[in-house]
Amino acid sequence: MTLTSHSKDIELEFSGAQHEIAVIRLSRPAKRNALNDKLILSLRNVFENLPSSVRAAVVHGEGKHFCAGLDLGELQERDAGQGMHHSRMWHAALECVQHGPVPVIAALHGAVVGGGLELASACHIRVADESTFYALPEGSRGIFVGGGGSVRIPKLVGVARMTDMMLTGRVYDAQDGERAGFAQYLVPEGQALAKALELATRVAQNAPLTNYALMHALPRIAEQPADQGFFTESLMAAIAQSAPEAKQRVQAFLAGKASKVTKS
Ligand SMILES: COc1cc(/C=C/C(=O)SCCNC(=O)CCNC(=O)[C@H](O)C(C)(C)COP(=O)(O)OP(=O)(O)OC[C@H]2O[C@@H](n3cnc4c(N)ncnc43)[C@H](O)[C@@H]2OP(=O)(O)O)ccc1O
Repeated sequence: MTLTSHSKDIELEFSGAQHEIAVIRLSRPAKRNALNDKLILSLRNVFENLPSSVRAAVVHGEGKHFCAGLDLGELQERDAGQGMHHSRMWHAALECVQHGPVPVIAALHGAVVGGGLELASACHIRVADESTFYALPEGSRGIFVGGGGSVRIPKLVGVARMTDMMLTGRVYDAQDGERAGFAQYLVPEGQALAKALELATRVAQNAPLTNYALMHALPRIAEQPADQGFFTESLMAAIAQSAPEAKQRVQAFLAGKASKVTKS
């Protein structure tokens, strides 16, 4: 991997034969990767400036935990106006993650709490190791989610689960978290990053247009009335199949030069 240190609290590396995978590390381990303003701005900056050669990204955390959520020290200094500004800043950063140029895979371990869970929920795939736990301690801190969590987290696990977590402080361990829908993959402790990189390698081999359609069109289609959804889908299908890259890929399969679908 090639290391390009981006800022003190975020590190950016490139992996893969063509450096096609961006590996983004939250790097504030002494504060459990708590999200201070600097880290949030750097995260946004990294996603806004990914080189066009990048086809997939992985986000992970240094040290014992993925992310301890919002930096509670900085929160103490804000009034309501600054709080509104901060929440909008965090929204903007997570919009860059969810609606950026490439699919993003979160490699989770340890605490994935508060804003850390908001970050994970903005990613497209989540891989967790056995040490992972999920919580929304906002209720007990007297605050509220501020990064789009009330929109994204219910889409993963449902409104009832999120309500229960915020009201009671319930913590989900790795197994219950996977069953609930926080993560799609559960791996042994210490292996989340390796699994996320393996998945990113596969994701990066897809046609970029298909990945883009999936990331951007699918969530919208899912929320449209069926007749509109079918129409949007047909448009995406028509554009994708007429692209030269699709023709080449299908031709390669028909000529016996592309891999078959196999059970993994
Ligand atoms: C309102 O508008 C918002 C809100 C938001 C998002 C809100 C949230 O994210 S609320 C959730 C905030 N997070 C927490 O309540 C978690 C607090 N941390 C812990 O419970 C634990 O630290 C742990 C994550 C489980 C890890 O435990 P452990 O490994 O034992 O480490 P510690 O010894 O506890 O901590 C080491 C060191 O880190 C500091 N620290 C930990 N978490 C935070 C934090 N969230 N903020 C600041 N500092 C933290 C801890 O104090 C220790 O520091 P020392 O100096 O004592 O070493 C979004 C946007 C909006 O606008």
